[in-house]
Amino acid sequence: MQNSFLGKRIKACGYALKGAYILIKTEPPIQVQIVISIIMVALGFYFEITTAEWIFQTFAMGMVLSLEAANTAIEEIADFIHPDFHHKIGLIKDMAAGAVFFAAVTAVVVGFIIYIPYLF
Ligand SMILES: Nc1ncnc2c1ncn2[C@@H]1O[C@H](COP(=O)(O)OP(=O)(O)OP(=O)(O)O)[C@@H](O)[C@H]1O
Repeated sequence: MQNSFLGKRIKACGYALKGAYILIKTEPPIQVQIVISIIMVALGFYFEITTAEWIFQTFAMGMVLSLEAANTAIEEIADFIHPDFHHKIGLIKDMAAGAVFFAAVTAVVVGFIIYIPYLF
């Protein structure tokens, strides 16, 4: 079982859960995203948004959280392979942050499209 296909997949899920736990416990940007996600879920229940709107909102929240996590991992790799200042490390970190920015802007647009009709 330990080295079977299923055993390896279960182990991989364990490592992924450990990673998610570390991110939630130690990374302020992830904590902020989780608080925002909780607020968005509460708003979804408050305004009784449709199933389709729940799907888009859930995707938007998942996308931002996932990219924030990947950005954190990239920052960790960058600091590990080159702890000193280097313009290439700065460029790599800025690009990774840019990926989060794209996702965040998309999520904000999705949020406006969903909630503006409920507000006005
Ligand atoms: N080693 C480095 N060499 C060059 N520029 C760096 C270096 N480390 C950070 N920077 C610059 O500073 C910015 C912030 O980097 P930092 O690692 O502090 O990330 P952060 O956005 O503050 O994330 P966090 O708060 O999660 O640590 C980078 O986007 C980059 O422009």
